[in-house]
Amino acid sequence: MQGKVRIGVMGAAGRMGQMLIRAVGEAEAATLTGVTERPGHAWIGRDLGEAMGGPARGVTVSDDPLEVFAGADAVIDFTTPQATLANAALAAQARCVHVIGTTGFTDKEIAALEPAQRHSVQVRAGNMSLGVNLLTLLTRKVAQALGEDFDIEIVEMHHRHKVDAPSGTALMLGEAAAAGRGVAFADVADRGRDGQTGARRRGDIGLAALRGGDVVGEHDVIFAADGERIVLRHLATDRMIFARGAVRAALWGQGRKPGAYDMIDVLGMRD
Ligand SMILES: NC(=O)C1=CN([C@@H]2O[C@H](COP(=O)(O)OP(=O)(O)OC[C@H]3O[C@@H](n4cnc5c(N)ncnc54)[C@H](OP(=O)(O)O)[C@@H]3O)[C@@H](O)[C@H]2O)C=CC1
Ligand SMILES: O=C(O)C1=N[C@H](C(=O)O)C[C@H](O)C1
Repeated sequence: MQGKVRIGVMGAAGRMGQMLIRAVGEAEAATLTGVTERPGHAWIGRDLGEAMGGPARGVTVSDDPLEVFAGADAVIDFTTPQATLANAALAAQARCVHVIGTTGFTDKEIAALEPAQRHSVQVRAGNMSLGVNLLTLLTRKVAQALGEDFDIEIVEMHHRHKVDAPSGTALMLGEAAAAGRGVAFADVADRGRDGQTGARRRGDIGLAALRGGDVVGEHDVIFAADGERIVLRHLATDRMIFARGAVRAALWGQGRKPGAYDMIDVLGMRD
């Protein structure tokens, strides 16, 4: 039998970092070989298991991402755009699969991720759950079928700690709706209304972000016409759906050609 896939996790103390550590532990084909946290974080230099309040695991929390990349076949990264950009270059250097769940990138930052894709398998998705990725396909099909008599609005709600808006998922859904209509999302996206906005422009795709409490992630894609409305909805109630998707991506990426991939590739749902 071949050895287990060695997986590193960036941002171990984060909401997703802790889920990812659990998900790697649950995956028979994977083993956790390294974790990082932000330089200066209280967990640096401590045993991961003890830092998490349990028994020792023999993995020390590092502030050196290169060390983790060097000892891993895949690294899963749900941190910040700045940290992920630096990590992409290290993934290329180490020829390591880089699974990126981080959201909140600017267009310029997304372009800056590209050079690394020549040397490493880079799987990036604003949402790694099966349900949301299926929802993007449904959104594209419904948008294609309905035409501009149906106004498209995307509403998302997340916990009070989320720092970026609209969510990465809302942007994925917006891209999918625009693709269904055969238009560029950037040309039709209306990313926030306030004050005297004027009437809604036909063909626009509106996005609205709500923040509060401990909401894991909720997304509605609303198709509103005169006299009727269709609502496609995804409700996430457990962050493990994202973590399990990320581990699946890390395993799927082994032996692939360097390049840019997303969860539609991983799930085999590309038509
Ligand atoms: N694609 C998907 O399916 C999903 C994506 N996300 C995205 O993942 C990201 C993280 O979300 P969440 O876990 O809730 O956020 P958290 O803030 O809880 O976690 C991020 C972690 O990364 C750490 N960190 C920051 N900088 C570095 C660094 N340079 N090196 C190592 N670690 C670092 C943070 O440390 P500190 O707090 O000390 O700064 C923190 O522990 C967000 O962009 C979010 O939108 C979330 C869920 C699902
Ligand atoms: O920050 C979060 O929590 C989440 N972020 C992702 C996003 O921006 O869409 C995915 C999920 O909705 C949770």
